[in-house]
Amino acid sequence: YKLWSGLKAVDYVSGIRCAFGTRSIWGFLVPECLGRLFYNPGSNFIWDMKRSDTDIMSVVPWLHGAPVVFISSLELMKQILGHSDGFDKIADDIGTILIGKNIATAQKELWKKYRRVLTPAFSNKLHSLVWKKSMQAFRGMIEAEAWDKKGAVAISDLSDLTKKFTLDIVATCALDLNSTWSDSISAAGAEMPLQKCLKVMVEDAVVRLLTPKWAYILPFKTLKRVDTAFSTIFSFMRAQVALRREKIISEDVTNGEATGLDTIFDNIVKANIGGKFAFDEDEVAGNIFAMLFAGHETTARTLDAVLALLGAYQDEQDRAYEEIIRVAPGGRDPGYEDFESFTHIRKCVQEAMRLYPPGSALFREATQDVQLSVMKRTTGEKSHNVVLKKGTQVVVNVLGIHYSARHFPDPESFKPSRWSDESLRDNPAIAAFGYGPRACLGRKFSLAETTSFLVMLLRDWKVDVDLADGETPRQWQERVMTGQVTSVLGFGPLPIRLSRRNPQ
Ligand code: HEM
Repeated sequence: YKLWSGLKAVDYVSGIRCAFGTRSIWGFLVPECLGRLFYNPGSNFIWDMKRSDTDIMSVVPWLHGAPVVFISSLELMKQILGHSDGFDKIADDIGTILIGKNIATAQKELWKKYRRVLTPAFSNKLHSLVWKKSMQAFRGMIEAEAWDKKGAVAISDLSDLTKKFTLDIVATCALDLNSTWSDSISAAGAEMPLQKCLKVMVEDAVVRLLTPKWAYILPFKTLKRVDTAFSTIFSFMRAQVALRREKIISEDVTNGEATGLDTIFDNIVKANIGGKFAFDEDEVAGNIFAMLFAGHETTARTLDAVLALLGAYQDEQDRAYEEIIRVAPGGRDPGYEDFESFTHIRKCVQEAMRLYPPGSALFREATQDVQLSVMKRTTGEKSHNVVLKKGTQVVVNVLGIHYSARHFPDPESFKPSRWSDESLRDNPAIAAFGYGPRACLGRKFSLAETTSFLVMLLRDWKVDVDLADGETPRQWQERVMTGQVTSVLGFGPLPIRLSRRNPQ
């Protein structure tokens, strides 16, 4: 019966029939292939099917999980992400269960409330602060890692560095936590540093979801680790909120516009104090965590991808270096006002995000029966209609769109030049920051942060990767940069080497 009703819900769109759905917790736990009958798409399904030549397919489970329709075309993406009446975020999303109600997973009116409170904080003032703090954090990193005393540095896994950096920036600029590279917000709690807590929260999310509360008294190391991570971080956040609430009340600065206090953290805490769009405790915690998660690993993964690609494609790196010297000559530190002038670097970032979009799958649910108009993959002309039943889940396969030869000729190649200056801004074919009303609120935040970091690094250091004998950059890319989908799309360990330009 489950299979039959699933097929009906997806309007019999062809695809995979299997035991577990792509978002089934059990599907994450069991191996990907246990014989033909127990084929399990697994968590890396979206990466593996990026070269698939269908615009629409379905995965319908017969044992556990929801039937899902996967779409991989720009036209279908616009119909789904741009259609706020027909589709919404998935009710009971795992993210809400883990961290509480928040802007990234909320539906309808609740989402509008969060957006009203948070959007004003994403201002030019914030983005220019991000630029400045990124430069400071970069310098702090050089000093703390003692790179200033070295001519060359070997990094075994780039993401260790970038995740620390982006967590520093989001914590400083979004949540007003003053941190430096060396202490790196380590004092989240006595038992576990903030960075480790976040890592455990992401990696052991399934354990948290499957473990009933009473089970945490059992003497298992994993349960202890998960419990410590969640309780440490929640009590740290509660303490920070209480401090800020006291400060706001004592200074009577509930009207941010009057005082100029309008940071993301302030806006959340002020909403907790009261007003038209009041937040309860759960909403405060959920929205703080949403910022930490949405704004940290995504940007780190983007930096990983750009730096590795520039290390492999030296000609593109040379162009980036020339641009830096041209825009900020004489070794002057570029300012936020120079941000838009780094067009080649921005093209490299955009192209890296096309090949490796951190948010590779965007999830929606039909809020009513909806008709989709499917196009022919090769020509873009209308082919047929599909009617999805209310409640059916849809995954916008961003990777599938980014690897479509119709939208991007020679899609596998790293070609920053494919982005003209105009298409850097508003080209909907790049869906790395989403599309429509739920598109990323932190787009400019992360672009300012990424550009600032890259400009500082590439100005002073040359990046290299170790190509094997006779290996081309493209072959290296395929060998080393294999996507791994966890909460976002990332990679296994990415080794790079840095050598100082003009050694002193
Ligand atoms: C390279 C870095 C980033 C990427 C690739 C990225 C990607 C995305 C995507 C694809 C969405 C839409 C999700 C959907 O439609 O289901 C999104 C939403 C969001 N992002 Fe980002 N993001 C990045 C950085 C950031 C940063 C730095 C912040 C904040 C500091 C942030 C805050 C948000 C928020 C709050 C939402 C939810 C918007 C809403 O539902 O109204 N993001 N992001």
